[in-house]
Amino acid sequence: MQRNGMRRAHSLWCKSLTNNLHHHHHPSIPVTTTTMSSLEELSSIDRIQRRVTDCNDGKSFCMHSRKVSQRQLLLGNSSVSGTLWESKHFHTLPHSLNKHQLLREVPKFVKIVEVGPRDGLQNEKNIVPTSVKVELIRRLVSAGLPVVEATSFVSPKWVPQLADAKNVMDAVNTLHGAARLPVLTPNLKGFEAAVSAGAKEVAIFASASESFSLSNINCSIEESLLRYRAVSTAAKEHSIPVRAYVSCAVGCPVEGAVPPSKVAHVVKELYDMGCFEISLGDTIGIGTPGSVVPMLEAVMAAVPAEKLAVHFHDTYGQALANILVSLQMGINIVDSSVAGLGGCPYAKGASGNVATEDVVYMLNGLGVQTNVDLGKLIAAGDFISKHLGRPNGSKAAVALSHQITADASKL
Ligand SMILES: CC(C)(COP(=O)([O-])OP(=O)([O-])OC[C@H]1O[C@@H](n2cnc3c(N)ncnc32)[C@H](O)[C@@H]1OP(=O)([O-])[O-])[C@@H](O)C(=O)NCCC(=O)NCCSC(=O)C[C@@](C)(O)CC(=O)[O-]
Repeated sequence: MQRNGMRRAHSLWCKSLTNNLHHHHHPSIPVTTTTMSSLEELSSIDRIQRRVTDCNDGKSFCMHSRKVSQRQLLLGNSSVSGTLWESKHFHTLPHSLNKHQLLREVPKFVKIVEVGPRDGLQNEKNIVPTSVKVELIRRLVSAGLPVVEATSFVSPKWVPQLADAKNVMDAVNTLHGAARLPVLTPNLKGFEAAVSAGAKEVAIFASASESFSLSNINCSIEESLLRYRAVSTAAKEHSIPVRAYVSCAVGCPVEGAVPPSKVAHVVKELYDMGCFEISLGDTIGIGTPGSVVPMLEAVMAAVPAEKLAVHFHDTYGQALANILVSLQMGINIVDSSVAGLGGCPYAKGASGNVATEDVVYMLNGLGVQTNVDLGKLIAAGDFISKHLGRPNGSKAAVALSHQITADASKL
């Protein structure tokens, strides 16, 4: 069954390379051949979506929706954005897109695991005050993200930026909301510190590359698996769920290409020790769909797709393409980082994770539900970018913010 599903997904993906997308567009929606400015494109979004829906089942979207201004729409004010992205009308989008063979395999709901406060900040040279980290987490939770990785209980000598892990946990443990706030633990020492700080979920992180394992956690892959077995046994005793990462799932900064069979081996070990979810990390963002598909095929032959997440860094601008092909192959959990923050201190040249705003924007366009309020998410990304003194790394956030400013100036 699993293999058949994979083969189907793979053949669909292969077709996607050879088919011209224009053959799949709705006949009544003209394919634009002239280049639109991003602002024009943005102001066309809801027009196009309304037309897609209109064409889909003969019911006019406008008939059902309250009249909303472009500004409200883009801000994602929850009551307003709910009208477009989350209400019952929202379900017309997947239905219409279902007609398109290439998009049929995309799941209806994707769980986004926000890693900004941990993966995003761990590489920052200047220490971010604990209060800023806590405010970032608070904003991300209130944007509706179901999982926000809060911090790491690692050696402060190795990652000085996250030396305040206990203080962060003390503050976020009082946050109300449904979000889970896992933390990274590299060994029993970290696990015990995390539990006494009130963590209710932890994540362990192995590598598919020996060199990266040594540089990141100072031990071989096999040694790390021994450590992680001890962590998972202790976690079982405390009834704490354990997530796992496999870094360098596509390539390693030292060893180059990593064979898919090696990735599958490490994933299977982590699965067998009871990890409830295993995230496949393209740590240096080197993958393309051409290398991600064979890797996923090998891993999905060892572990069910529903146990897997994808974690793409965007060094070469391939992350969204890699996410899309992963969704088409049956993955429905995606890691990302608000404002595209990120980079691993032990992976030279690795840039930020794919921006959460860009992922949500793409998923909204595909009619995939995430329960994330894009407006609040953009505000969270702007908040941390401002603090770090750099532009927001999300293209969707920048484009939508420009649109909002332009709209507001006309009021
Ligand atoms: C694993 C170690 C600790 C080994 O580091 P080590 O130096 O081999 O450890 P050790 O056992 O010899 O201990 C050395 C010192 O660290 C202390 N120590 C030992 N453990 C802890 C702990 N848990 N918390 C706090 N302190 C700890 C220990 O007590 C001792 O203190 P000292 O006696 O010198 O004062 C170290 O290498 C480490 O902390 N590495 C973490 C590096 C890291 O966080 N990297 C980034 C995360 S991974 C990643 O980004 C990839 C991912 C997940 O995002 C996916 C992807 O993008 O692909």
